[in-house]
Amino acid sequence: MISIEGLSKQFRTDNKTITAVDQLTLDIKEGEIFGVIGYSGAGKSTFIRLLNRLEEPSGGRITIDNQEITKLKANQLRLARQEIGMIFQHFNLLWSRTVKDNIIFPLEIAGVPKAEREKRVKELIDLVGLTERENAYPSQLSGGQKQRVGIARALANNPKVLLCDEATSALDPETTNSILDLLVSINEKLGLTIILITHEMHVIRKICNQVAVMEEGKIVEQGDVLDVFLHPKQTVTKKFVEQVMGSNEEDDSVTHLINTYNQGKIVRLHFVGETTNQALISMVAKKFTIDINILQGKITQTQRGAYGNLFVQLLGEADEVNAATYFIRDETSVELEVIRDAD
Ligand SMILES: Nc1ncnc2c1ncn2[C@@H]1O[C@H](COP(=O)(O)OP(=O)(O)OP(=O)(O)O)[C@@H](O)[C@H]1O
Repeated sequence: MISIEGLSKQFRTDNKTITAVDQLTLDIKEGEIFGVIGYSGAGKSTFIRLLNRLEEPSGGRITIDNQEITKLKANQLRLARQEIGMIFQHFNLLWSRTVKDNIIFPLEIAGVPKAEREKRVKELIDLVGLTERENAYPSQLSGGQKQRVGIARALANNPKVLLCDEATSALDPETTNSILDLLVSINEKLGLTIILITHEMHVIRKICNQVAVMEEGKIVEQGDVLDVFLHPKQTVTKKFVEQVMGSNEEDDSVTHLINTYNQGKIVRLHFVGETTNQALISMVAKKFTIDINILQGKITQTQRGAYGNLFVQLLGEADEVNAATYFIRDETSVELEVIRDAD
């Protein structure tokens, strides 16, 4: 759906040139929720604004749905932008217009006939969950509701792509989650390709399929979200994964577990996605005559299933404990590591 080749942007100030985006090359597939994460100043905002030429590239090529955006003249670009919706951190609503009139605005600009506009705006208001708020003004809405207006407005002309510029950074955690849920449901319902930029790994974990990590204008690591969580390579990526999972200072606590729980077998269960439907612990407890004591762990959910570690103590006859261990290791997708064998 989107192909980016050698994209660059330099800003010239009085005495120096800043390279905000540096020879960036990236492909994004149709229907994907693609996250770009990076610290402040990495070039994320500049990057996303280049995609619809709110910022003019200094070099490189952007193709969206077989149309070379970087070649378009002003009037062609205006039409192409109808296919590329965008939402913003601070919503960018028209404060003197009601919810309904904010959402209708891009339809007016696109010259959509009145009857059709009215029908479309109603659909959009329902889609984003703002029914009965259509006559409110932005100042009368909560942050989450304002972003819902932003989303409805961005979707008005049935775009193929939605760009999200730190769309949840101004919202509290609960509202952030409800807006992220809305983005996932829109992605699923409409098959829309979504690109979002963020500095929060939680956002990536919750909704993205693919992630790219940006540093100094470049993509330094990229891949399937679960793979990046499991095997972060760059220091910057490891720090982002720690934002969600905590740091990997397990050694001390493992020694502590071994000393505290001196009976049975202690194992680490490593959940690596696609296991959400396996009620592993209860299944093993039913299947074998053992007790399972959960000692410590952290499991989080990604779009591809559960990810994380759980330390458990297996208590019972040695044969049963061993059989349970082999079962988990050989018959399930959960990885098992023996931390301390039974005496
Ligand atoms: N209009 C501009 N003029 C000059 N320099 C700019 C301009 N816009 C961005 N920059 C510089 O480009 C670099 C990348 O900025 P950008 O805003 O894209 O980063 P970011 O990752 O989005 O960070 P943040 O989340 O803080 O906005 C920074 O060094 C910034 O100072």
